[in-house]
Amino acid sequence: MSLKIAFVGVGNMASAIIGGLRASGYNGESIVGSSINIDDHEAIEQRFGITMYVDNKDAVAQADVVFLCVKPNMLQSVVEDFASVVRDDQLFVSVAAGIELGALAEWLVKPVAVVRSMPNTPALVGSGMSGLIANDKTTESQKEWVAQAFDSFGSHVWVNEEDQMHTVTALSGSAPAYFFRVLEVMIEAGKAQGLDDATCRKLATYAMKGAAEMVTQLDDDIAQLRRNITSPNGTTQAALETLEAQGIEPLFTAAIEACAKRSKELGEEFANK
Ligand SMILES: NC(=O)C1=CN([C@@H]2O[C@H](COP(=O)(O)OP(=O)(O)OC[C@H]3O[C@@H](n4cnc5c(N)ncnc54)[C@H](OP(=O)(O)O)[C@@H]3O)[C@@H](O)[C@H]2O)C=CC1
Ligand SMILES: O=C(O)[C@@H]1CCC=N1
Repeated sequence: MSLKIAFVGVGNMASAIIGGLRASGYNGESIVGSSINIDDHEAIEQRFGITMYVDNKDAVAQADVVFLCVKPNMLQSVVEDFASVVRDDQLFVSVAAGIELGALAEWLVKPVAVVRSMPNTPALVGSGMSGLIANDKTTESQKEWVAQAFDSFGSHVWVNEEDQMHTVTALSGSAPAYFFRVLEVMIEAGKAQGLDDATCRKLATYAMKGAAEMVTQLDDDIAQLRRNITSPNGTTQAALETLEAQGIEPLFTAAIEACAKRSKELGEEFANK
């Protein structure tokens, strides 16, 4: 029998996970969701074939596994509100940026299994990547379930130290947004040179997808893959020299540091608040 899964908060990230689970064969009848905005419920139910509730307690009470998918600043009040229906045998999986296992365990009151995750929205198309860390109440079989659930919409890595989740967020959770921004800029630059939007979108997107697939499918050194494209005094060299001169390395390093720092701040704001 498949486990019943509840999603508390069904926005962008929960939708990506539910979409990924459904596409990989999870039955809509085994998934429920809850969110305060009833206006969205019909659309969500039709999109995913799941049942939505207004009261989080109604979703949580019937679940074996509860995904916590509200914004970090709402999580404490949301969890404390449904804490009365939490059972010892439930597994909670948080996707909230920055929120630590210790804070979650305290808000849930009962000594339950909790996994903190940092997924990303490519889950929606089966290309998600997630960082995971579990508390000491989580059994090996619960960890295995979580790993295979996250693999159903992509892949996962376990980290050993909770602090490493900040880096996971910087390199993975938030990172699709950096690449969307790079694509937006490339497309605009292509349009400025006279190609239409659709053509620019196709060219730039396939370049990004192809580069990522080369790295994931081949075991080659990334710098070597770059050198393979870079003819001496050729077109690629001209572009790369410009990127270096304009500071691509300090730019991306600073962005990744800012992301990890913000993740850490969120954790500190909500730790045992
Ligand atoms: N988006 C991303 O790429 C990623 C997000 N995350 C994490 O996922 C979590 C959700 O982010 P995201 O999906 O982007 O945010 P969204 O705002 O898209 O989703 C949050 C959802 O929670 C609902 N909600 C608000 N209050 C309540 C409540 N009291 N009870 C139940 N549901 C409620 C919101 O409803 P309404 O819209 O009506 O207010 C909304 O549907 C965050 O903690 C974030 O850190 C993690 C990795 C990546
Ligand atoms: O921006 C955020 O806070 C969330 C967490 C990772 C991606 N989006």
